[in-house]
Amino acid sequence: MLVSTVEQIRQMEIRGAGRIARAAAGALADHATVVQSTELNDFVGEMEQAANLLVATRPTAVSLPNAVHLVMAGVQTARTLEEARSGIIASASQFITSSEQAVQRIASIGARHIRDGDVVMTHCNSEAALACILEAHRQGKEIEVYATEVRPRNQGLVTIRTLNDAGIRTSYIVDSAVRSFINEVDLVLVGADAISVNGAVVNKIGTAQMALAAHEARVNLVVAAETYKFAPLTILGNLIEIEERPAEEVLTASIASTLPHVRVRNPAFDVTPADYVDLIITEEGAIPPEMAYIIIRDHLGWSIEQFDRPAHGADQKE
Ligand SMILES: O=C(COP(=O)(O)O)[C@H](O)[C@H](O)COP(=O)(O)O
Repeated sequence: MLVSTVEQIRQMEIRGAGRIARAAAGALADHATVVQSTELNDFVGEMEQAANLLVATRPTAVSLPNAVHLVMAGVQTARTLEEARSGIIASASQFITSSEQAVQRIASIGARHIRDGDVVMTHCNSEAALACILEAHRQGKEIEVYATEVRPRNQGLVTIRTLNDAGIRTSYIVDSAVRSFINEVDLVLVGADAISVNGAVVNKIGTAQMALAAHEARVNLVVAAETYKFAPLTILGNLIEIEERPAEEVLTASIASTLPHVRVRNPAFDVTPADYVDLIITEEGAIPPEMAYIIIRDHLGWSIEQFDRPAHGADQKE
């Protein structure tokens, strides 16, 4: 299960920050049950190796290291192998349950920000953002959605299937049509892979230009994100790594081989500055992006005091 989960996350068969986090927690619990070690130290070493393997699968979604950190938290202080094993299994199950509950809570808070008659634009395939839309629809609000294609991996197809199955009227548009349709939209609602201490939101490539178009058209941009999408190490000035994916996702190798002077760039995510974010809906409530530090301190348990070096340059620049 560990190896297959690692491979599925790498190949994007498991994707989306929340699902990646839950899959990693599940894989750690499963690994804890199958590891053969008889000594506590060996067990801890094996589990740490598994944790590192999972964290290395995709670099941007901070939900992944946050979930692994939470699941592994008790392992260093466990006095026996059995205590370490059962601690990991219990923490993983707790994380998975609370993550599912967080999405439900976000849905009910997020639905309040969608009015009857609203046209909502979304990008990529976010479980948290879609949960808000589905909940508003379930409450009987007449809503319509614009969903983007999301080149090059076309996650928009997953989104439109979900919306269609729910019976929500949806327009499917190419990514470059966002500005053309933004004036027909009342609200932009997206998910997040990571949120930095200064409230900048990292999400699927194209989110930042959607935010720019929304800002220009005076359309609110709302982000739906569980608290474990906030990035604690940005307190120290660490930047969130933007994953750059293989060129073949954009241009087939046979075409690329005829274009020796062309280089393909394929970043999977981009950074939307806090200035373009109106609200972040977490399971703890809807907050302005400026409150990101409070979430990191109060809900993830990381604070600046625990580091000996002062933070410097904590901005996530574009
Ligand atoms: O950018 C993506 C997915 O990127 P990819 O397809 O490359 O993983 C999603 O918007 C966020 O992960 C939030 O999703 P969720 O709300 O489901 O966590």
